[in-house]
Amino acid sequence: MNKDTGTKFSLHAQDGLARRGQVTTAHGVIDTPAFMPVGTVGSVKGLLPEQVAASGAQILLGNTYHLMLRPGAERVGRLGGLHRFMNWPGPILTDSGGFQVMSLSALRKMTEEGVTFRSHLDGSKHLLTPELSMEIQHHLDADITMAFDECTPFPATYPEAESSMERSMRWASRSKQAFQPRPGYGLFGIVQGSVHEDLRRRSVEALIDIGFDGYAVGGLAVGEGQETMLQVLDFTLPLLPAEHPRYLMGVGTPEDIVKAVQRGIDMFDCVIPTRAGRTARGYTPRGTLNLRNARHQEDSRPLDEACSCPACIGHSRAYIHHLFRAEEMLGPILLTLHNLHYYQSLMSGLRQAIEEGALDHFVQAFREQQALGDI
Ligand SMILES: Nc1nc2c(CCNCC3CCCC3)c3[nH]c(NCCc4ccccc4)nc3cc2c(=O)[nH]1
Ligand SMILES: [Zn+2]
Repeated sequence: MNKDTGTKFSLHAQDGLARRGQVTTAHGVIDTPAFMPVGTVGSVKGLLPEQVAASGAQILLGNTYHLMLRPGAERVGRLGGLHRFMNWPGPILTDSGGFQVMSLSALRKMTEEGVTFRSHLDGSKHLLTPELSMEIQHHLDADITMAFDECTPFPATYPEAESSMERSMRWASRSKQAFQPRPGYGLFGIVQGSVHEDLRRRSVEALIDIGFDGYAVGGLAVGEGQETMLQVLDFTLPLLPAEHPRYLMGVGTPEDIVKAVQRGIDMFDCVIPTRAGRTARGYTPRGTLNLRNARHQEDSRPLDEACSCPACIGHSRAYIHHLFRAEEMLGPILLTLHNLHYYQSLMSGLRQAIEEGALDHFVQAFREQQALGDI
């Protein structure tokens, strides 16, 4: 890989295994550790791009699977790419589609070539291969492209996990071959191997041999539980090159994120803050709230006294409770906005703590707050 193409990663500070850094892409810089809101089909549900930016997010996630089915990647490309299409000027990372095919589509069939499946929208037949996934992510103009992989289901027998990982590594090589290197545009590999240390090691070695701008840890947050996930991180992260970003896919709760940052993860994505916002679940430093619960109907306090988001500055728990009871659109909008602000303030606190060499204190205070529970 010649030096002037790809995304760049700079390390600014470390505290134990935790890292504070920056990823530089064609559409801007990402401060890490970073949380990336999910904008699956070209929108962070219910929010305007400027609202997402105001929450502190610098990078969004899009998705090959959804956008290839509707409106079609070539169409997005003809309309100027995903940044133009959704009016998001900052960096965009797109997942490669394999995970979503296996979790969303019907009648899918996996072969060495790739995955054939029927659209969950209209039943039309589609094929997704490493080469097609790279082409789609190129049309979308993603700053960070994910290699086409298979997320090994959990649980899996050792032979199943081994052959799945080996296929993903062959697909990683085909992804690299098909990816078009450009300055500011990166390709990330995805480590598989389920919960087995030797398979994870072989996967890391294969990816390093191919060479990527960043390394994602895949195949986790698939039902293995937090303890097992953290054990896999404990033996996988030390094998990854320190000079590239590490991205833990699909994670997670605030506690998951804190524990993974302590182990050396730089980037996260999860549907939790946005999905919870739509299901009346609010995140605060002292735990979560179910805003449909009648106990909020006379509570004039904001969701979180320390939060500066529009929901906390202008509204009460009673009002948000009312909006959900009345099925008003503004309910999910305000709560999604707040949850994203909370997640971004957690990331900002983690970045600052690592800079100050005070991560242990930050984690201690985080745990004490969570233990208080919400009054
Ligand atoms: N390529 C690839 N993607 C993975 C993903 C998708 C990450 N978000 C993609 C966005 C792009 C658009 C949509 C999402 C994962 N998500 C999860 N867990 C989510 C668990 C979860 C589910 C629901 C609620 C909360 C947590 N594990 C994942 C593993 C992999 C993986 O190995 N390979
Ligand atoms: Zn708020």
